[in-house]
This record gives sequence, structure tokens and C-alpha cells, in this order.
Amino acid sequence: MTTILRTVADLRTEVRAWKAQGKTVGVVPTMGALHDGHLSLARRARAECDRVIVTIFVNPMQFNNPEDLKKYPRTEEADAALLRSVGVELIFAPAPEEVYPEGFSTTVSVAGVSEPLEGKMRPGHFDGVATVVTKLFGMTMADRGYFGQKDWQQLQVVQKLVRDLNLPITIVGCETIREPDGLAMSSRNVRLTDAGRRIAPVFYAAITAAAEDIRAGQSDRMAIREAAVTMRDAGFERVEYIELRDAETLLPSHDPTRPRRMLAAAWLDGVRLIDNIPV
Ligand SMILES: Nc1ncnc2c1ncn2[C@@H]1O[C@H](COP(=O)(O)OP(=O)(O)OP(=O)(O)O)[C@@H](O)[C@H]1O
Ligand SMILES: CC(C)(CO)[C@@H](O)C(=O)[O-]
Ligand code: BAL
Repeated sequence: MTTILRTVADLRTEVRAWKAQGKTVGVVPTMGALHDGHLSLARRARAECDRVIVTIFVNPMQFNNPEDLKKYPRTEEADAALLRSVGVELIFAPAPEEVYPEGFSTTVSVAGVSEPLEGKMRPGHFDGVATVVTKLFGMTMADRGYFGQKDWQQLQVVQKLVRDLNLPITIVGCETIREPDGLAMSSRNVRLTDAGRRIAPVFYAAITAAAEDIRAGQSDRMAIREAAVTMRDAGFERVEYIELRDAETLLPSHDPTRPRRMLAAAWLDGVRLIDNIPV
């Protein structure tokens, strides 16, 4: 059975009872509109923890664009059915007032890793993510937290905040789940037109080709420029960034002995898509 709870008090009562029985608890934070990417996180949590909580909360604090917040897909009934099929015990779906009651005034801000790339393009976004994730960890008292590599920078921000604040939770980064044509699954993909959906796989193909060229010895700058041209020629309105970075700090990296990551963001059909791959 999958229970839906809406208040922190009810959630705490349930989790305290589990903990008293010595059960381990996994949490999968989401904003809903669930797809196979989310479900892969829930399945991994299911395999590794005695009890699984999926949180569904479209967090206003992390949206720097009010239109994006308004248009964010909300499909709670379908989400609950999917989570039931995975065997998730509890859905925590609070109202904004429950998470941010009158007078709420704390911000968690992770300096450094939050600043480039998504942080630069979406000012305030990672403060919103770091604050809500810290709250969700406190509310759920989970032992393990599951996050997708699709949001690579977010995963690094969360790992850093857990280390810096000594939070008693282990973060598990899960592989990006893709459509058969390579497009990374994302809740925002439903906003693409049919024509846009046909163009979208060029994103992953272009950054994959660039990563291969860099590994084969081509200059970073040249390989990245070619990827951007390929995407624009295919019909992407705008390539916001394609960057090769240190996989953990996200600082520019020209040291091939350290793990590196290519991260990118681009607009198609007025929808902002992101993706990343190891190099
Ligand atoms: N394709 C995917 N593969 C693996 N994990 C994913 C995938 N898509 C999302 N996730 C992870 O699921 C969690 C919740 O993400 P979120 O609810 O924002 O979904 P989303 O599809 O990324 O939506 P958005 O359109 O906001 O990017 C995050 O940890 C995210 O990294
Ligand atoms: C982690 C998260 C649920 C926090 O709101 C969100 O940023 C997301 O869905 O990736
Ligand atoms: N998937 C990361 C959350 C966001 O785009 O707001």
C-alpha cells in the first residue's frame, strides 16, 4: 500500500515508527510528473532500503522564472499509481505553506559548485534546491537520498551540502535514463512539439560526438564549437552553454587525469533542455 501524507507532523509519526523497528529509510526527492528516470531512482531505493519515501513538491523557491513554475506539469494521480507499482510505501506531497510557513527566513547556499553553469543561468536556483533538499532530509530523517545524474550539478551541490553540514544521510547518484533515441528523460520533454521531439535527440548525439573527439585528441574548444553548430543547424533556437568541467568541482578543467564531465543546456521549442556525459 502507498500512503500519501501532506504534513510534516504525520510524516514524522510514520518515520519514527519505522525507525523504532530498526528499518532503514530511503528518500527520492522529485517535483512529480514522474517518468522512468524517476522510477529508476525509486526502484534503486526499493532495492537498498527497508522503507521508501518519494517526495513530490514543485518547489517555488528554486524557480527563477515564474512562467516555468506556472507551466510545470502536475500529474499527482498518475504519479501515485506509478509509485504504487514500484512498491513505494509513502508519498510526501506537502502544500507550499507546509514547507514555507509564514515567517520562514532561512536559506542554504552552497558556495562554489552552485555558481557556474545552471547557477549562472538560473540565479537563485541552487539556493532553492539546497534549502528544500536540506528541509526534506530533516523532515524525512532518511538514511539514503537518491538523485539522478541527469541533473549533474545538482547532484554535486547536494553531495557538498551533506559533507559541509555533516548531515547523517548517504547520497546515491543514479545513472541518466534515456529514451531509445538518446534523449534524456525529463518532465519538461512533454512541452516539446512533435517536430521538436524529433530534433531533440541531436542534443545527446552532438555532445557524445564532442566527447569522443576530445578523447581522440581534438581540442576542447573545437569539439564544443562543432557540437553547438550541429545543434543550431538541426533547429535548436539557442545553445546556452556546452562546457567541459571537473566532474566534482565543476571548475574549468584541462586535466585529463581527473574525472571530467561535459555539461550542456539548450533551448528547443521554447523548452530548456539540459544534459551531461562523462568525458
Ligand atoms: N532521465 C533521468 N534519469 C535519471 N534521473 C532522473 C532523470 N530525470 C530526472 N531524474 C532525477 O529525478 C529527480 C527529480 O527530478 P525532477 O522531478 O526535476 O524531474 P525532471 O524530469 O528532471 O524534471 P525537469 O523537467 O524539472 O528537469 C532528480 O534527482 C533528477 O535528477
Ligand atoms: C531535488 C529536487 C526535487 C528539489 O526540489 C528538484 O530539484 C528536482 O526535481 O531535481
Ligand atoms: N530537475 C531539476 C529541477 C529544476 O529544473 O528545477
